[in-house]
Amino acid sequence: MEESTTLSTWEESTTLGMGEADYTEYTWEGVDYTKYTWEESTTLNLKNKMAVTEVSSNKMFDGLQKVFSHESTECKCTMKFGIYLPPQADSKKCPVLYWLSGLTCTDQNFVTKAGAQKYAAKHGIIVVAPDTSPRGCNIAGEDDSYDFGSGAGFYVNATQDPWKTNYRMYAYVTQELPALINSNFPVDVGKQSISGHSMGGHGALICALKNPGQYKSVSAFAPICNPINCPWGVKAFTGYLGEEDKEAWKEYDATCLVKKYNGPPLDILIDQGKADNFLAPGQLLPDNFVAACTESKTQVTLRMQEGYDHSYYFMATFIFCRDMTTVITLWPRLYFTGI
Ligand SMILES: N[C@@H](CCC(=O)N[C@@H](CS)C(=O)NCC(=O)O)C(=O)O
Repeated sequence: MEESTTLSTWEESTTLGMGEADYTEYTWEGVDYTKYTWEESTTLNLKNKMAVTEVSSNKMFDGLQKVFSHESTECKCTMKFGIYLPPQADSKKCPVLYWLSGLTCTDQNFVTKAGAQKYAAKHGIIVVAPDTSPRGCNIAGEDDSYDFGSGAGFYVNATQDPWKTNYRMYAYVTQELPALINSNFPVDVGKQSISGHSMGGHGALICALKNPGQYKSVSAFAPICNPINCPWGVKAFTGYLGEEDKEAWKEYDATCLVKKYNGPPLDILIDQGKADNFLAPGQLLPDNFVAACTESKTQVTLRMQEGYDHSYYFMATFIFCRDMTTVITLWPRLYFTGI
């Protein structure tokens, strides 16, 4: 994609919620990344038993695309993640982008289809792509449908039987996985960002909104913006969180969460294909999210991309202009304004 095309799309985009927000200085109170240095990481790994097993390693754009497995304490099963280590990671700590994938995906979809490694190599970014659910837990019904159970963890901590023991993807992606990554790889711990697609876009938004200051930027492709009001979300939240407690549902709904967000200013970027076949049936509801952002004076840019659908062809087209630079500049506008 030529830069000029990207910039003309940018000009057509809608930027909302430009007002100044009050905020206080936030530090993330989860895992204290800063106490770990890269030099200490091998010792830390052994001491904390945060062991990882290399599944594959392929040289790519002078860096390495690797897959690891590990025993997850949150999900109580073996989990896999992909990690791209750019060539710069040989000699220095690098920023990290977490990518959350959508329904039916594994750790492989983004790695093999999005074309992100070329840009990650150029700009020295580590990219981590976890799986989308626990697997092989022998839960009755876990493999029965594409939008619930395996491949559809929805980035929540389930409270309902039989899911609550394993289906803790929210804790996994916000705490366990970053701690594991930071203790094993040369990550610049102050520079982590998050993005994702569809169910993973929902995941990225809620992770950022629920953990002020933890991520330097958040963006999404075709995110499920208001899961409590769409069929995919209602099905998942009923199963994982129970039918009764709708307040618990709101704690995992970006449109609800942004209304009470009170952290450092966020500059949320969403790309949505106009030809996405999940848009019209009301699975994604980006307008609801934008309205909530406007209400809460949170800056969001929704770019409606003419002719693009829900697929990785769409995401590969825009992966650089969004994700790869947000980690570098820590503020996506810098790129879009041409700096
Ligand atoms: N299988 C479902 C849709 C599944 C789907 O579109 N999944 C998206 C995320 S929501 C995806 O990324 N699929 C994997 C891929 O395209 O590689 C259907 O046909 O209704």
